[in-house]
Amino acid sequence: MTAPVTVTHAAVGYEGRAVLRDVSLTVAAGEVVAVLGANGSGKSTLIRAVLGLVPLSSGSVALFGRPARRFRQWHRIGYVPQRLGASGGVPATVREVVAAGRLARRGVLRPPARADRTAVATALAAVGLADRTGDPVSTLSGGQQQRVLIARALAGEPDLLILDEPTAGVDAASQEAFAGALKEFVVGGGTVLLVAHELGPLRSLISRAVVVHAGGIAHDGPVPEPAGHHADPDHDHVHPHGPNEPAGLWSA
Ligand SMILES: Nc1ncnc2c1ncn2[C@@H]1O[C@H](COP(=O)(O)OP(=O)(O)OP(=O)(O)O)[C@@H](O)[C@H]1O
Repeated sequence: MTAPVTVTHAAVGYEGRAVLRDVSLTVAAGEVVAVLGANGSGKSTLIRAVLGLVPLSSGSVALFGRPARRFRQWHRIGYVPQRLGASGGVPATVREVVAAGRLARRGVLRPPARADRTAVATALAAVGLADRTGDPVSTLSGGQQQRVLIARALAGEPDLLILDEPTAGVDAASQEAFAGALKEFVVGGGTVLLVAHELGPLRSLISRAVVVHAGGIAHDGPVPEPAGHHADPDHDHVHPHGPNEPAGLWSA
């Protein structure tokens, strides 16, 4: 089967400053790939480059076998950005936000309204928020809001989910709910590319870990064991990392 994501010798920078120098990465169908690395190493930049949200200065990206530039099947990809941010007083209900995840499908396939309603209900049940559908999103906790975003991505019935730190700062119940939803998605044949600092309950679902370091991929294989003080739950993940640090680079 065609790989959902193929990145070949990609370089990406901002304002002339290189962040990724030479990154190659393939995510095969059915894999759950975690992108790990220190703060500022370029994890988000890598997934933004995959989605075409930042331009490559060299190299290429292919999505489902098509050069990203010519890729049109965006309904096949669900993306959850790092944060919803302040809800800005928008009085949208949980159901409305999740229903927005159907828009790309509607444009392409025009499924009947009943299919939309079923997909929204299924996605909300998957993240454990079936009882909150009519509530304004602003009344939910940060972790629950993050779950709403994941449900929005799932409602589009994508083949590939791309998630940027889906569980950062999220309460334990939401992390468990998220892990359950992700497992269901993968069992159903989905592929996942996610950025994470802490894998927590996701750990057992990850089939491969990729560590971004110094503009390249420093590790591509099994999930590295947390090393030394990084394993300490109180480790705050904000200190800078030196270039000589061992590739327990699990760090951040
Ligand atoms: N839009 C932007 N313009 C300029 N510089 C940027 C931009 N976005 C990111 N950067 C810089 O690029 C580098 C990589 O950032 P990126 O967000 O990809 O790292 P990250 O590994 O995802 O970090 P974190 O773990 O903190 O989320 C950082 O030095 C960051 O300051």
